[in-house]
Amino acid sequence: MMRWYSRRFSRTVCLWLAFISVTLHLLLVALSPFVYQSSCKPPTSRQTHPYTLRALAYTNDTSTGSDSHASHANQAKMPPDARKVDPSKMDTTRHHKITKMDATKMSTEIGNGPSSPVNMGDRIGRSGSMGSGLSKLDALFSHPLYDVPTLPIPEEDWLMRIKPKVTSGRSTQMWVSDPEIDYDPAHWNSTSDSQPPWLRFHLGISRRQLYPHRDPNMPSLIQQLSKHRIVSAVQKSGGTQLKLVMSFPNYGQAMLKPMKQERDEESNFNLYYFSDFERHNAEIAAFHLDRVLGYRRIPPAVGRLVDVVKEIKDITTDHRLAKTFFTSPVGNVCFYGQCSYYCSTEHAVCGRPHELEASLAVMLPDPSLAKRHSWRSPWRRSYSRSKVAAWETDSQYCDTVKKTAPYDKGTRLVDLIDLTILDFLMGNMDRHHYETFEKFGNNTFLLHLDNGRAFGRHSKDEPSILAPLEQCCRIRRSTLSRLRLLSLPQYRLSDVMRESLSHDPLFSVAPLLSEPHLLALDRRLNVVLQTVRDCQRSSHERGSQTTDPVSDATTCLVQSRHTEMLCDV
Ligand SMILES: Nc1ncnc2c1ncn2[C@@H]1O[C@H](COP(=O)(O)OP(=O)(O)OP(=O)(O)O)[C@@H](O)[C@H]1O
Ligand SMILES: [Mn+2]
Repeated sequence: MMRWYSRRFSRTVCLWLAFISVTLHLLLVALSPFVYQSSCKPPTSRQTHPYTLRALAYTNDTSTGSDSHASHANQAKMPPDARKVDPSKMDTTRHHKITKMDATKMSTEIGNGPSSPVNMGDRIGRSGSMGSGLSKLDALFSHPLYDVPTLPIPEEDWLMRIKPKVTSGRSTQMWVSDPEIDYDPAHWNSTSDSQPPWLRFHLGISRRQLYPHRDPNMPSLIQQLSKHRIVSAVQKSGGTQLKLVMSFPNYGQAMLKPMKQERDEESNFNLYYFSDFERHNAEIAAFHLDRVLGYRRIPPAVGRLVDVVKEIKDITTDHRLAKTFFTSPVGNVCFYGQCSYYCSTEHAVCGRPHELEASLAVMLPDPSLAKRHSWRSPWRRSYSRSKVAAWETDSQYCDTVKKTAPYDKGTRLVDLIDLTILDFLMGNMDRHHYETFEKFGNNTFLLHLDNGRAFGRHSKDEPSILAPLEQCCRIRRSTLSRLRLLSLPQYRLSDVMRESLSHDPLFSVAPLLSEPHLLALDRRLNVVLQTVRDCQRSSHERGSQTTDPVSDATTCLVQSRHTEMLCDV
């Protein structure tokens, strides 16, 4: 009897154990997808989006006569559901800031380890992944130096802030536009597909960059700039040469610079940099170069054939502009506008007979929404035929700059060096100022606006543009890594630029940069890299006498008697 009981008891225990084991396994199987999913899922960013279409009203005033976008239509007319942007869509389209740790790790490996750009380049070349259909530009943009892991961007690092939803019972369902100006009625709802590309561009501006790498909004933004109907054209005030602000039916705006120089023409060598023409193709090529360098600090600019009669003369409300139109002796329609340089009959811009090549750059959010600070460059030229600037004669000039705010802290100095490198590559001597968004204080990227005087000469390099790099011997580690990558045959700068520019709508008319200009990019890139090597050599000579701070991977600060090399991210 006892044995029967104990056998029965042990069988019950075994059955229970088996049951528990099966249940646990089933539970594990059921839970595993969630476990794996959560570990593989990319970091999601915030759940709401900080923008209201109320802001839009101010941003896209149909201003006439000047660049003041001043206030627009009545906010109360905004539909209540149009005040918010679809958060899910926006979040997935946004790339996020790489952490300092990630970037340092990456740049450390790149500088010294097996994943240096050279090795990676070799790997891509050998493994044939570029041969398997990837173009050089695609391969470049897929490289880990460009396709960096991203993290959520904190709320305060977006340019546009969340505004509480206004609950006004008086709102109508539509923001009514002035019927005379021919704008589309604005009835965007909360899905981002219905948002115009220019608005999505504004919403994507962060403390770190103007737009994300592989921006999914870029094709539609470019399409808008190059194809959308132009409903208004007025002169833009500010600056010295003729520029127009063009408006689109969806309230987007762009800054137009007309063609003034043939592609194969070089700037007159007797002209000072401050009296050179602005070139439309320079604005476009600068946007491409800035993106190829991985900066993303120039507002997207595209080429367009503009009908000077239908798209400017017939629709302009700017009387100062309207009265400068005339027909040339060969029947071309020309105009010259009013400005301080080259706005005269002798320097008129002419259609052929109506068609004029121009660059259109998307407008940044109006300063009433996102104020900008303009900074005078410490390496500004004298803008005089007889004077030279202090930096041109003082080899210790950078020592003073380094001690002066805001160059004494953070990344401002290496940001300026990034800009210096861009300018040297494209031969732009006209960088008197740069701008930042005030909201982000000193800890933000520099806007690389106004590149019209770049790409004027291909036969001559201008070494003085590199003065900040040469005098300070500082460069961002990530910039240096990308420059090295672009010097490899697998990614050659001229090749990726040729390819990138071939996507511009004006490419069908003529390549945006002539071959000599593209080849000058490679030559100048070598000069930049040689300057860095010279800095490193002089630092090393100095460093070998004492300790070698290169091993400090976090800041990569190398000091020498006159120079120091900072390679941060
Ligand atoms: N995409 C843009 N969106 C909004 N504002 C812009 C944009 N590009 C330039 N600006 C503003 O317009 C001003 C004039 O433009 P830009 O500098 O290109 O003209 P410019 O005639 O070449 O000027 P300058 O004679 O001073 O060199 C700039 O200082 C900048 O503040
Ligand atoms: Mn200019």
